Amino acid sequence: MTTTATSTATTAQEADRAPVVSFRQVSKSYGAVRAVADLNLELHPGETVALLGPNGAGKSSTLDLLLGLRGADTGTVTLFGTTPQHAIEQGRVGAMLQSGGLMEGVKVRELVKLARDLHPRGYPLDDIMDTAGITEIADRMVDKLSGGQEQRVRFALATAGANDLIVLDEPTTGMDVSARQTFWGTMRRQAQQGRTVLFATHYLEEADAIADRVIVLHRGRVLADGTAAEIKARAGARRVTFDLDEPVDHDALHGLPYLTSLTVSNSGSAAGSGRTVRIQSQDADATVHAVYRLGLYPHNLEVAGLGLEQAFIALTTASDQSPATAEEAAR
Ligand SMILES: Nc1ncnc2c1ncn2[C@@H]1O[C@H](COP(=O)(O)OP(=O)(O)OP(=O)(O)O)[C@@H](O)[C@H]1O
Repeated sequence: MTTTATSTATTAQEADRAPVVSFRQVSKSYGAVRAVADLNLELHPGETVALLGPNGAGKSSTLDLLLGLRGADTGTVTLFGTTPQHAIEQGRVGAMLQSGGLMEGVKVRELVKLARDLHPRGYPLDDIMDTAGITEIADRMVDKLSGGQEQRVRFALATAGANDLIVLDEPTTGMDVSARQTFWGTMRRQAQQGRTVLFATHYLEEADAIADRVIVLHRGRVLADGTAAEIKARAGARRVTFDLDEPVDHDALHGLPYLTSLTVSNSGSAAGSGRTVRIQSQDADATVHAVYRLGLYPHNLEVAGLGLEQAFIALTTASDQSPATAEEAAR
């Protein structure tokens, strides 16, 4: 008896210490397409994590593997130290996915009630409806909703009970600006209560504003993993902007060292000949030094870090040009 009790307690402690999500050397192919490639990943309690990546990077496949909707070809996926199926049966996971239509022929309230009743730790129905902002459409038929309303209903289904992990695949697609703000406000509160939130998105500003950790996937691998600020810094490049009053020698500007992009536009100055030069450079100091060496007199010189969007493009482009080097740099 004592032995069993002790070992049960130990197992419970181990489960408590287990990462919320663990991918170990996970791969998944569809025929010749390798969607997820030797993926290693751990998520911890209370983290809000954005999964970014260009189209086809493997985001949805990763979420499908995480939720046990697809099996891995190799490697292991665990949630809370157990299988995805078991964690879901325990009501520890809520998910809002892109795919799969909502049940038809029922009213919004009926559908949410069903999800709540099925959840082992369901919340009061009115609270769920209110939090998701769907009280006003409670009596609408599910098949008569707009895209944004449908997303809110999906959100209600994902948060119908006390989950420890919430998984969202491009959750705000189709929502207007105010619905998005409400949605992320609710998600922040969920995270503050200690839940882990993982969301895939194409809106980089959302990742920047909401996530405390950003994982960039590319070709089924983790290309970068850190805070949004770390990802921006890792991309290396900086933005250099200045105005020139003198005529612009485009060839000379294109010859500047460490340049990754260059645009020249009218600066709108009174003289009419003024130009604004915008540069992305891997070494801003060297580039600016070379601008002076050309004999130019830049005004309004600004050097700034990249936004997350530009960092993301820089990282994935670098990886396409030199996969091994970019992945090395991401480690
Ligand atoms: N069921 C499937 N059968 C065949 N190929 C698939 C299937 N699902 C995904 N793929 C392929 O696997 C790769 C990864 O797709 P996945 O949907 O995981 O990427 P994603 O990052 O979510 O893309 P997006 O941003 O466009 O939604 C892509 O090349 C895709 O075409």
